[in-house]
Amino acid sequence: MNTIYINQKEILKRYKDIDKNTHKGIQGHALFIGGSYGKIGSVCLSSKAALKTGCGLVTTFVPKCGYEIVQMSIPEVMVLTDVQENFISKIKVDIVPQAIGIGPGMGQEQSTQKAFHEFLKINKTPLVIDADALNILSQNKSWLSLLAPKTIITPHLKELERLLGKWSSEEEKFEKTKAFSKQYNLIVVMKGVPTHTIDGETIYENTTGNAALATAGSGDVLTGMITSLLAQSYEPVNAAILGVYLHGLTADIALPETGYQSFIASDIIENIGKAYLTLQNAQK
Ligand SMILES: NC(=O)C1=CN([C@@H]2O[C@H](COP(=O)(O)OP(=O)(O)OC[C@H]3O[C@@H](n4cnc5c(N)ncnc54)[C@H](O)[C@@H]3O)[C@@H](O)[C@H]2O)[C@@H](O)CC1
Ligand SMILES: Nc1ncnc2c1ncn2[C@@H]1O[C@H](COP(=O)(O)OP(=O)(O)O)[C@@H](O)[C@H]1O
Ligand SMILES: [Mg+2]
Repeated sequence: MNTIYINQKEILKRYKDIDKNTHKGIQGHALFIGGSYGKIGSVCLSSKAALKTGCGLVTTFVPKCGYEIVQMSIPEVMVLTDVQENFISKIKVDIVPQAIGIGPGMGQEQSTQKAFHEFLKINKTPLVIDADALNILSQNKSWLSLLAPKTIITPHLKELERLLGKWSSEEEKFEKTKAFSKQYNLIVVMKGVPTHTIDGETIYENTTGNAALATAGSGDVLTGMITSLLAQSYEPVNAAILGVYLHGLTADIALPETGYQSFIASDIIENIGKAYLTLQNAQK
């Protein structure tokens, strides 16, 4: 098996320092599409994580019920709303983002499924697909052929099983995922312990993170981080690898202060700065 272990040395080959003359207009604009009644928090976590990972602008598209929630919880984020109150029914945006993250908290209403299908037919922007958007794809596998090459998908093991069907050994899980990645030319972030990013025959095994990450919203934050890096012009595979590495590193940094149990998804976001500083100090 062609496995590359993603440690600090491998990350430093891929990490790019920020240009001191940059401005928010060229630092990348990320768009998030997701949320539904009772699950607006997920897309708030993705959006805030994206800003803290360094993209210049974030816009979030939510059903109407999410408008005040997003505006009040993250004033830095711009908000667009669907015509429906409680779920997404038609994805219409008048901005030009460099990357889109779709799925957290989105639900699987029939009209949300239709909206997602229409979106996939016309979308040309680099994409990260997570959570309910993956569940919708699992129910409509013919839509997978609409995905552009190197689209990133971020399933946890249950979501992966919904996409691929059951496996009977670890080896079969990897074989099926590699075949899937090759068939549709996708980058699969197979979230687990540890997380593996699969790009065709190549498997990147992450080396950061711990059980503190087993907490609600921790995947929503990862989607925000990877989408942010994609918006900042990282190649899709590097956005996935670096996002997963930094996400895990936040938990390693925070653990001595929070312990495993009290760490929550917002603590990942709080520690992204320290994770970046670790890389910058290692470069010196
Ligand atoms: N604050 C919020 O608004 C939150 C919203 N969320 C959203 O809630 C929706 C449902 O997401 P869920 O992931 O909870 O629902 P799923 O139904 O996809 O996953 C839950 C099921 O998968 C299993 N599972 C999860 N991770 C697994 C792993 N690594 N290995 C094996 N089995 C595993 C669980 O035991 C459970 O049976 C998504 O749209 C998600 O984005 C969650 O992210 C939690 C926080
Ligand atoms: N025991 C663990 N050790 C390391 N990482 C973990 C552990 N449990 C969960 N994670 C990580 O936390 C994230 C969970 O994602 P996900 O299940 O999508 O959460 P949610 O949908 O609640 O946001 C993944 O990145 C996964 O790799
Ligand atoms: Mg998730």
